[in-house]
Amino acid sequence: MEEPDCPEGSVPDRGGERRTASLPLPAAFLEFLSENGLDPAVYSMAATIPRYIRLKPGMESKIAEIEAELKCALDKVLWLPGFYAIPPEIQIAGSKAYQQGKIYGIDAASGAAILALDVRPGNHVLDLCAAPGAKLCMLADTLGTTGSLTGVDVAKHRLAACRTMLQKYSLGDRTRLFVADGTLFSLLPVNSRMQRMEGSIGVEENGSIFPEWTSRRSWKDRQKTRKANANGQQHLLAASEPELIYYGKHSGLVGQCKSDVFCPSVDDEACTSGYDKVLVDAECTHDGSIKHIQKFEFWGWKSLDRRVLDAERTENLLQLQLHLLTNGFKLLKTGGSLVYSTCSLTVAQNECVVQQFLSTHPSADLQKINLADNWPCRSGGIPKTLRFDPAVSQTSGLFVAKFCKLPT
Ligand SMILES: C[S@@+](CC[C@H](N)C(=O)[O-])C[C@H]1O[C@@H](n2cnc3c(N)ncnc32)[C@H](O)[C@@H]1O
Repeated sequence: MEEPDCPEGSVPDRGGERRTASLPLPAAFLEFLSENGLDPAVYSMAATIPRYIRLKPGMESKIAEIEAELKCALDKVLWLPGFYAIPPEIQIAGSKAYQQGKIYGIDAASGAAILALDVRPGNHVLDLCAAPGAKLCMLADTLGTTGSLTGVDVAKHRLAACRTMLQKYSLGDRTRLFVADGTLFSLLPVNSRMQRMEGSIGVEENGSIFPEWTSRRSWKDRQKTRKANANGQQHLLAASEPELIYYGKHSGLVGQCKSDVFCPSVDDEACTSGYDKVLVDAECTHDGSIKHIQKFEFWGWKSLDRRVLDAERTENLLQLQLHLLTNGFKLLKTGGSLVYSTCSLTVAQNECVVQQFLSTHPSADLQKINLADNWPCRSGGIPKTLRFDPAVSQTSGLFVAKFCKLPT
């Protein structure tokens, strides 16, 4: 395999080839781009890269109506079913089509990452960094009326936004959402596990059984939240035990014993009863998301330093990405597929993470994404990996790698 030039900590400077972007990018960010060999000119494209929407399946007959409401043409993305490009200045959040759940705002590159996962009806799917949930919704739509979807995120308030989205688009039926650290999460898909535990369903002696979902919380839960709020910890990251904040009617939980559902997987159990498909859309510096970087004009460039560039955070981020990928792979069934993606354009957060992961996981087989032959992306630094470069793809920046789990 051709090896990418992986930095230890940072990538060599390309030598001051800085162009002025139309955004007043702060010196520290320009430095970050330079250290990672990235061209700041890409951030001047925010005004020309389209915004993308995805039509909820079955809404094709409403296109003319949606065009009239948004006052723009929906330009079909030929390489990505169900996706349409609209001018970047069009805001969809205030539209009825959006509020009524006929359209989603999701970048085309994100849509491609989901297609790469090749979700099939009946699959048990895990989204290990699910919030705020655009990809989760597309996964739920793709799954249809069989299988299950498990969404995990470490940030409770962000995962709560996923729950709102799922409910808005009526996609929560087969989904369960856990606030948990994705590097430690170890719960297997419930349907898959229960099939092997036939006879034990609903016969808990000391514990309790999941009733149908209700947003009303127990007294114990409310006490916990009250305590966290009092300590100013309402956005506290996940504790060691996963917290279930939503489950759908057909997620497989209703009628199951709580202790069975919260039973962590042991040894190689996931190889036979794990997830068929895993998405690790890892936390990253978001530098490839032009529209995200643009928002710092309003949030203040100072917070960019804190949220994106802090050296210690970046170093920890590389470890976090590797650990998320490693744990996602651990929870995958033999023969299953995993997609690792980030919206960073740096080599360190993409090819280097993939290379380090492959070097310690002989059962991980990096796969060619066949559909990508028609996509406006290029090969990443490691053959078979993909890079969406905003300048070429006219999408947000995204790195995508797909792995299959081989038998050991
Ligand atoms: C790039 S965003 C994911 C975007 C999401 N897939 C979507 O399409 O909307 C990364 C997410 O990872 C979450 N995250 C960060 N550290 C995590 C961890 N240790 N375990 C699980 N999630 C984590 C963040 O809270 C954030 O919501």
